[in-house]
Amino acid sequence: MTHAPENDLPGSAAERDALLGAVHEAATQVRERTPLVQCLTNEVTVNLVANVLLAAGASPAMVATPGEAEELAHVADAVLVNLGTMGADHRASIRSTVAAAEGARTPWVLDPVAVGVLSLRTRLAAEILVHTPAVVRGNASEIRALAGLASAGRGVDARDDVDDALTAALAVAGRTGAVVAVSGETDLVTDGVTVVRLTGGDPLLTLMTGGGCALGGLVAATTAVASPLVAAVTASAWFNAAASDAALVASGPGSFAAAFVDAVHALTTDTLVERAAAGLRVGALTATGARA
Ligand SMILES: Nc1ncnc2c1ncn2[C@@H]1O[C@H](COP(=O)(O)OP(=O)(O)O)[C@@H](O)[C@H]1O
Ligand SMILES: Cc1ncsc1CCOP(=O)(O)O
Ligand SMILES: [Mg+2]
Repeated sequence: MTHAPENDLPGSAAERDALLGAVHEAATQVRERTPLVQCLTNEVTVNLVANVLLAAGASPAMVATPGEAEELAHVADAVLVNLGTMGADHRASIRSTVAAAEGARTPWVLDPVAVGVLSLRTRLAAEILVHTPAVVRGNASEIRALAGLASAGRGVDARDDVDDALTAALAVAGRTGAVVAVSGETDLVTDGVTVVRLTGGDPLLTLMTGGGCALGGLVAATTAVASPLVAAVTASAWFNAAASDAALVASGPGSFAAAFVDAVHALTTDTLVERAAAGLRVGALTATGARA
């Protein structure tokens, strides 16, 4: 069954307003409650992920060593699991930490970097998905691969369109119970029924390594204070607004990365919601994907 975007039922204005109100509350709560976010992320982007979390108001802890990672999962407010680099220690920590997070009811987020391209991480992703992630956040190629659909992915970057990942996102949401967030020029977030699309941001985000990883970190931070759907939408809207602001002052990818962290920090919750409202569409799908 394919779900073309035109098969989304338009959500009501009240639903949209309620979601925007929840986004405002979620961003406020991230700043007020400083959630402790345990990150099992990759060796490439660890510093950016930590800096974006700090800039947003969260407290990152890059604790990924076997023997202590699972201990922190009981204390942390949320956990990020990123498959970007796959050393043996990282794999062992991921296994024990997602089980610990599930047992402790700590929400955890999976970023399935390059799943579908390499079999080791593809198998690990399938194995850990049974431990009830709150959100699965990836690009279109990764989400297609997670669902077992053909994917054009070759490395860590997407080579499929977000709209071509809607069927896959619904399948992964249905199988795991997680909210699925697909990033790209337009971001898509679904819990299997509601489908939210967000426009905005800037292509420079794709020239800064770790854009997706840091987005996963902010999704995780927000799951500590809001529902998984609201968390994914809030983080996406936060990224879109901050990227647009950073692009205004950046002269290229390097200065963009610094300006982006500054913009994540500078964005007020009121401005975040105003900007989200300009680029947010809420819809729902019928069981058949048909317009009612
Ligand atoms: N063409 C684009 N224009 C604007 N923003 C984009 C574009 N492509 C990706 N983004 C944004 O970049 C961030 C990272 O997404 P993406 O590049 O898809 O993840 P990944 O780095 O995991 O492949 C997201 O906030 C997404 O909205
Ligand atoms: C380049 C690279 N190689 C392995 S992980 C990684 C970072 C991927 O970051 P993102 O998915 O956020 O672009
Ligand atoms: Mg990625």
